[in-house]
Amino acid sequence: MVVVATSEAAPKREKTKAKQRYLKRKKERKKNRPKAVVSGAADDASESEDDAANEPETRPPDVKTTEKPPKKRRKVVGEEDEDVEMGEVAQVQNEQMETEALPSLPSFPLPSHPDAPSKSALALQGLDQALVGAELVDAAQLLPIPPDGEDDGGTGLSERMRKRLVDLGIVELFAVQTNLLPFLLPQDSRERALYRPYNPPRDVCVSAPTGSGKTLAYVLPILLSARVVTRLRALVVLPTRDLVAQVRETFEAVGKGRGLKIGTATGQHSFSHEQTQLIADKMAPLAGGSSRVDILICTPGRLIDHLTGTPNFSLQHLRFLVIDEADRLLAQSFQDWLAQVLAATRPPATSAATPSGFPNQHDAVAPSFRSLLPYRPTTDMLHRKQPSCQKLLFSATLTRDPGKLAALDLRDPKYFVVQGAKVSDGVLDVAMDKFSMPATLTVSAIVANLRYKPLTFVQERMVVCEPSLKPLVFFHIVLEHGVTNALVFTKSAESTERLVRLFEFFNMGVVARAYSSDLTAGERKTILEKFKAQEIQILICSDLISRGIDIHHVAHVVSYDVPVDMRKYVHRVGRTARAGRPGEAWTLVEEQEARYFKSMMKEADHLPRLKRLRVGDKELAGSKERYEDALQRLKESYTK
Ligand SMILES: Nc1ncnc2c1ncn2[C@@H]1O[C@H](COP(=O)(O)OP(=O)(O)OP(=O)(O)O)[C@@H](O)[C@H]1O
Repeated sequence: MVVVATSEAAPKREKTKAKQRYLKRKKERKKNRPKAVVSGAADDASESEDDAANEPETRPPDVKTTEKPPKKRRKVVGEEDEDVEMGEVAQVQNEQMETEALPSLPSFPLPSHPDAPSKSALALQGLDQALVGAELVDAAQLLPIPPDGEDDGGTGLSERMRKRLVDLGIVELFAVQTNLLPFLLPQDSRERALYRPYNPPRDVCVSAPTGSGKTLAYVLPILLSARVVTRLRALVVLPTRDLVAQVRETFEAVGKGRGLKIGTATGQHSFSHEQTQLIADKMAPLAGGSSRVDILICTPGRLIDHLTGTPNFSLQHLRFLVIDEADRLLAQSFQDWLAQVLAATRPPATSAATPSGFPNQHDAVAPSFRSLLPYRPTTDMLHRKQPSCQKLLFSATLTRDPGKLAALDLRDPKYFVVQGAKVSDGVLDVAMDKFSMPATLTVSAIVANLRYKPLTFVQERMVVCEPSLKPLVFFHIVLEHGVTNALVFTKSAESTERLVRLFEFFNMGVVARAYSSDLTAGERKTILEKFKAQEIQILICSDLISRGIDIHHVAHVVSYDVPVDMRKYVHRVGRTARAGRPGEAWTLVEEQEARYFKSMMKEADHLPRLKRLRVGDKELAGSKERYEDALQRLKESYTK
């Protein structure tokens, strides 16, 4: 379309050509604009182009406009208008062609992400292969102890030992014992030998619920292993002194009359006293070490003290290294205790580190250490031999942390996972920290030689309450729900002390005492004995005794302060409903903690097992006045 200059524009001669061109184009654009608005097609086209730009999959990436914009021609005077017109027409044509030329290609599939892996699939990733292939054991499986005159039923228990167990009231083996004994006490006597330098034993990891009898599962094989002369053959490491004392009692009771010497090292006695108890000869350096005990039960800190500071204290003869409450101990990096202990069970890499001194007899040195001796008394010394130490790890909340397991340098480990009360996913539960809980065993049925008992669950309840009323809610459940023979867990020694005082001022006629790290070892022992004798009905404590402690008559566990994690919850609750006895667990949850606590339980698939008990104003009204009075007296006792 030719555009003619307007008559008004002509006289204004001062306008430059460029200006004229600009105005002309402007007019052109104005003229064209209404056309574009009227023509819906143009709009549609531009829309569809926009859409196409936004959706690359509908527009093939290699579609290019074949038409090039017209070449810029040299401008000749008088030709500018035509030039502009041609350019613009060409552009419109191009646009039309472009929209017409777009082929209707099949659309590519939309980019999509693969489904996120499930939590369980993630939990199994990077897991120790030995754990993946763990042997799953039904917690309800029991094996009656074979009577005198019959064979051992594959248990490896001698007649004498069976008699001893029956005398102690143990007439059947629990699931963890039934499965572990044949593995640790094989029928082939060569595999039971103290030294197995050419065929060292496999290490063992056991995950079994609290109170399921793990202690006896390692005490029996240790007591039944061969012994000729006294050497340190078994080392049991536990996290606390109280547990050391408890495990010692089990060793002494079951091993009575066997002549095995048992020692403990916890720091409760002076270092030199312990040295005298443990070492026969401190003076002359002996390459084979010297020991007064066959079995040593200890805490890791004191063990390291003896490894570094007691002459002739040696772990070269160890046949069993037991790490009980393994997850807790592996979390302790104290002096890198584990690395030091493992190193002491192996011969040093160079003879420079050989134990100093000559052995009085060459067989006083463990086979794996003999190659380091400066002389070679027999040809048997030519072969490289392996240490015979078998590591046994136990916990109700076994670690699955590959890093921690690697630090143990396990030898072809065999895992046993004892499944607890709920329908379990076995290894997956261990992998996902869904720990098995104790069950209460009731009705029994006999299947072949094994007895299976149907499981009912330990009662678990939670009470959500106002923080200021928490002590009163606690007193209410003591009064109304008969909570005695109870362990009550608080978050600290200080809150233990405060709660005990308030409890006394509330005056319910129930004896409650504090049990915390603030007390001396002697005071703790006395209090524990009184509680066991039921002279004390409620023991209010910190988490000091939440692990491992075994007191038969504990019928209730109260988490007065919510546990910080699921492991703590499992171990606290595990102080009751042990060895098939019934038990009840209570958790007092402050309103602001309820969300966190419930999500913790949900994560561990445990929420459905918790029953909520409502204790409202109506229930508490009767005791409020007495409570106010007790609070007042508590306040006064602190201000005195
Ligand atoms: N076969 C058995 N028959 C009867 N009682 C048993 C048997 N085995 C163990 N017990 C008793 O069961 C109780 C719990 O055992 P133990 O302390 O070994 O549990 P645990 O599995 O180590 O628990 P935790 O994980 O809490 O330490 C103890 O009183 C123990 O004497």
